[in-house]
Amino acid sequence: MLLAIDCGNTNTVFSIWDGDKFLCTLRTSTHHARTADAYFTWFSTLIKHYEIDHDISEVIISSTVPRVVWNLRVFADRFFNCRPLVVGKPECLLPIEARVDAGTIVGPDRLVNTAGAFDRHGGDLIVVDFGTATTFDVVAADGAYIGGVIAPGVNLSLEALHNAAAALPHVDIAKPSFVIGTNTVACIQSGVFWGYVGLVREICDRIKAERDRPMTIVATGGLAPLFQQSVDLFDSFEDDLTMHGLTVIHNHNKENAT
Ligand SMILES: Nc1ncnc2c1ncn2[C@@H]1O[C@H](COP(=O)(O)OP(=O)(O)O)[C@@H](O)[C@H]1O
Ligand SMILES: CC(C)(COP(=O)(O)O)[C@@H](O)C(=O)NCCC(=O)O
Ligand SMILES: [K+]
Repeated sequence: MLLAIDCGNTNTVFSIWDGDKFLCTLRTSTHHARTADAYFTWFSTLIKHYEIDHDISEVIISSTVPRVVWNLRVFADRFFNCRPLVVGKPECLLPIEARVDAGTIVGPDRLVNTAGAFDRHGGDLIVVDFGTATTFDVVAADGAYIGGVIAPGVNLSLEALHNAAAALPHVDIAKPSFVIGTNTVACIQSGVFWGYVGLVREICDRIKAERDRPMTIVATGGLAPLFQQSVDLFDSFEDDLTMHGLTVIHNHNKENAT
C-alpha cells in the first residue's frame, strides 16, 4: 500500500491508498521540528483508533515546506523501511514537465494538483487551491503546468487585518448575510468573503481571455466548499485532488522505473 503525504504551510495530510481507494485521511498541523518518532506516535494512534488494517510499503511526499522533508524521509525509512518519492526532486518523474521560466521552482503541491486534475478532466484547466496561499494553476491541453497566480490565502488575509490594525479582532471566515456590515465582524467578513469572490472570478476570467479558449475550473483545499456552496465559481470541487495527484505521480514513476 501507498502512504501519500501532502505537507502544506498550515496542515499536513496523510492518506493510505490501497490501490483502489483511500483507507483514511489524517490531518495534523505542519511543524518543521516534528521528529520522525513524533509523526509515528500520532499516526499509529489514529490508525489504531480507526482500526485501519494497512500494509504500507511505499511513501510519496509533496511538501511546500522544504524543512519538513528530512524528518518525513526518516519516518518512511524507519517505520516502513522504504525510500520515499519526493515530488520536485530530480528522481521523481512527472507525467509532463512544467513549462515555466528557466530556474523557477514550482510549488510541488501545484505540480501534484496539475497531475491529479489532468488525469480526471484532461487539459485546459484552472485549478484553484484554497490553502495558506490561494493558488491558480493553469494546465495546458497536453497536461503541462504552464504558470498561474498566487494570492494571499483567505485566513492569511483575515490574520493580516487583525495583526496590523489594533481595533480589528480575529474573525473566522463565513458568508455574511449582507454586503453592508453593521458591525465590525460583519464588515471584515464581507470584505474578505466578497473580495475573494471577486478575486477568483476576475482571475479566472482573465486567464480564460489570455488563453482564448474554454477552460474547466476545478477547486480544492479546505475553504473551497464555503465558496462553492455560496456562489457559482467552479465547475467542480474535489476535496481529494492533491491526494489523487500523488497516486497519479506515484503510478507514473512505477510504470517508468528503469
Ligand atoms: N474546513 C475548514 N473550515 C475552515 N477553515 C479551514 C478548513 N480547512 C482548512 N481550513 C483553513 O484553511 C487554511 C488552509 O488550510 P489548508 O488547505 O490545510 O492549507 P495548506 O495546504 O496551505 O496547509 C488554513 O488556515 C486552515 O486552518
Ligand atoms: C504558493 C505556495 C506557497 C502554496 O502553498 P500552500 O498554500 O499549499 O501551503 C507553494 O505552492 C509554494 O511555495 N510555491 C513556490 C512558488 C511557485 O509555485 O511558483
Ligand atoms: K495546498
